[in-house]
Amino acid sequence: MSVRQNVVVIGAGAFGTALAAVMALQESLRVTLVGRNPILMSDLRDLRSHDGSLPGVPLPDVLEFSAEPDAVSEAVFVLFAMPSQAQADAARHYAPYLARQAAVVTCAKGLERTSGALLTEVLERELHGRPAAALSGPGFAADIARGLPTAMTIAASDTDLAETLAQTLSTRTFRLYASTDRTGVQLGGALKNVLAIACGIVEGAGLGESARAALISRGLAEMSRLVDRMGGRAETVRGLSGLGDLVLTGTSHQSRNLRYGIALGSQAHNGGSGDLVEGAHAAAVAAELGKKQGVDLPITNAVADIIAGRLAIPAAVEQLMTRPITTE
Ligand SMILES: NC(=O)C1=CN([C@@H]2O[C@H](COP(=O)(O)OP(=O)(O)OC[C@H]3O[C@@H](n4cnc5c(N)ncnc54)[C@H](OP(=O)(O)O)[C@@H]3O)[C@@H](O)[C@H]2O)C=CC1
Ligand SMILES: O=C(CO)COP(=O)(O)O
Repeated sequence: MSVRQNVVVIGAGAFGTALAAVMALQESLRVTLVGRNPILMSDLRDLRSHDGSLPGVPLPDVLEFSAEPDAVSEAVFVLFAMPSQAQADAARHYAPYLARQAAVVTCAKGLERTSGALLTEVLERELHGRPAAALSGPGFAADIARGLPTAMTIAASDTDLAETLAQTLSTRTFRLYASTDRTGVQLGGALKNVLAIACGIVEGAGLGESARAALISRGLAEMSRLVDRMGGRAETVRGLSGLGDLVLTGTSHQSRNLRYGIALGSQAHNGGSGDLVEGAHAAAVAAELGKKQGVDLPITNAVADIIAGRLAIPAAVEQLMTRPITTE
């Protein structure tokens, strides 16, 4: 029997559990889900389900669980699947246990609030320059964990590493495409959340499906401009991490960002559901980045202003519709 490669997924929320569950079914891999709550990890091991994050989805018998940080020490691939703002803390916590040759991957979609940094930059900063890859694209945790067909992009600056990650971590139901454009892939993931909130606002305020389609297209143009200015490739955001994810989360009520936007748009917002809404954090950071880089991001700016209570929705619509007429 060939030796299985060790994969550790850190972060026992919806996405981390889904990734670990689907990858565990790959015979060539030995997968451990590492969480910080020992009681939860022991329950997951005993019950083989995560009712808090993935209700009704059975977890494979071969999936291993641990609450011990040294469980990462034998891993060749380590996936960081906690929220964007927790990536730095997690990296610091697990750094002493990582094997020298381990490849690290951020699975979050966002930007660091305090610095505006991409999450690969955050991991590299906290892990003393160890090169980091990024996983992003359309895929709800529940779909991935149920074994429904899904495809995402995995980006590393080194072509060999990107291809190795895509080859190794893909499964029969979870297909990864390799990219070397970490900037494009990560900005696509972070900005689509902001634009999904905008789509939710459109839906909640009853502005119509035509407005949503316009927003998706102009939102994509906005992403392309920022990616281009930040040294990424504009065409990257026309792929899975960008257009693909924007179509998914800008239209599906499974999306927490969309639901948050609907609540804002229908003025039903009462301080939040407690769900993680990455776009609510990313909006202000991306707006700031746009200003700093001299890139026009009208939809992102409007979402940031609406969330901050500086702009009413009718005024935002007026502002977007009365911009100077230009070419597409
Ligand atoms: N859910 C989805 O469908 C998808 C999510 N993503 C992205 O994945 C990221 C995580 O989302 P999701 O899993 O849904 O979020 P959840 O809220 O479901 O889970 C977040 C998990 O992160 C853990 N966590 C928080 N801080 C730390 C830390 N410092 N160290 C270790 N673990 C920590 C939490 O642990 P605890 O319970 O102990 O607080 C929790 O288990 C987000 O950036 C999201 O955009 C990407 C694609 C799909
Ligand atoms: O990014 C996701 C699917 O690709 C999940 O979207 P939400 O965070 O909006 O639920």
